[in-house]
Amino acid sequence: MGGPFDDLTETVFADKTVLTESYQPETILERDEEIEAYSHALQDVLFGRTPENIFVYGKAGLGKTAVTKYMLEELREEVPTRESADNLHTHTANCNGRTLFMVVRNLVNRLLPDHASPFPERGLGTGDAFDELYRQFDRIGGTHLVVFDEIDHLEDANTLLYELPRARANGHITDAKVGVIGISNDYTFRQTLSPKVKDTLMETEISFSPYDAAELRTILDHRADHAFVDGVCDTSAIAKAAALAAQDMGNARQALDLLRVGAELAEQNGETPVTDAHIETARERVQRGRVTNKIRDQTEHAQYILEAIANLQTSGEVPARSKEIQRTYEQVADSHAASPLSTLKSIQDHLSDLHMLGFLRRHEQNKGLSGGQYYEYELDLDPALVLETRTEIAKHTE
Ligand SMILES: Nc1ncnc2c1ncn2[C@@H]1O[C@H](COP(=O)(O)OP(=O)(O)OP(=O)(O)O)[C@@H](O)[C@H]1O
Repeated sequence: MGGPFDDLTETVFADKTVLTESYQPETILERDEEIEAYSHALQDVLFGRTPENIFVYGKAGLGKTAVTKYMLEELREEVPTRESADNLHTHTANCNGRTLFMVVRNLVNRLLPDHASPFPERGLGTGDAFDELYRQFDRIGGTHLVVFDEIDHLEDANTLLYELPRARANGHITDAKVGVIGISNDYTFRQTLSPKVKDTLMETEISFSPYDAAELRTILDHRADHAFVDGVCDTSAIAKAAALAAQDMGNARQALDLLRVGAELAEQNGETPVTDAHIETARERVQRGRVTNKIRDQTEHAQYILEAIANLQTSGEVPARSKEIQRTYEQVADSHAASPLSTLKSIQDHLSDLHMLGFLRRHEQNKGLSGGQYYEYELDLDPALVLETRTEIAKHTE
């Protein structure tokens, strides 16, 4: 009798990591203008001057993080060759799901000397964390570039972006020089910043636009060369992945996902080469994955509301009014041992956000003078997918 792996004799991948999210490309393709703008903005570092503050924006998967990492790496290599440059220290903080205190505290902990005890989680405030951060910058000296990724998720971005770039001018730092790089995929974030902050942060803005099919094709071709065993992937399959992603949002992550998942399907089915048909099938899987991630990005209570509507939908009780959704939501929150939001208004606010984000379909009901006007909601996606995702998340968090 054969073993379970007997049929799997061939692989299409020479190096699969090249197609995964964690892989940092050595070469950045099709972003020459952005790289040039970045180089200009960073050149002060090479002359020992205070770096400009940089704000990078553009939608998901357009290379903001990859280009930023690449630029910092290049800069770190260049600095030791320049006499005029101070020592360079780079730090990256992800702001998603964190408070300002957590972000600053985290930075402090990474800067503290090995033997020092970590900055306390409780008892001290954000101001204290900033003071400690400044002390550490000065203790270490040199130039510090701090990248704040997904900065639009930070509620107190104004405070951070007001404090840090001015720390030297305000006498909080004397020896070190600090530059801030903010990354955001929300264009409207800029409007939420106070005018005072805009003045400092907007020294350089670099905007990333969606890739077209030809650009995605260049990126994929290059990766495919390293990722696949020779000849196992049709060139038309690569073009297909590029074209599908370009039609959608011009997102390089999506293009890479389509190619990787398409190749996985071909491998699982023992069907080489990877063809257009594999990429087409991959599209469904990748889309499913995207929806799952979008659900994960929602706040805890927004997720309970989605779960509640999915339950109502499964038992045929949609479209539902906000009051009915609230009742089911309370049961859902209860089942996760969470205390539910108490007002109907807060549920309605969540519902309108979820509608705006494309999770819900909304129907306006007008019952004239007697019944009044109200909205009814149902999911605009498969309820089973919501429930599966929720079960998966709950497994890891409860
Ligand atoms: N120009 C490029 N050349 C090579 N690889 C690229 C390029 N642009 C993007 N990629 C790859 O595409 C994926 C997504 O890019 P990246 O994470 O930099 O996007 P992002 O704009 O930071 O998106 P998000 O806002 O979602 O974090 C990564 O795997 C990255 O390596």
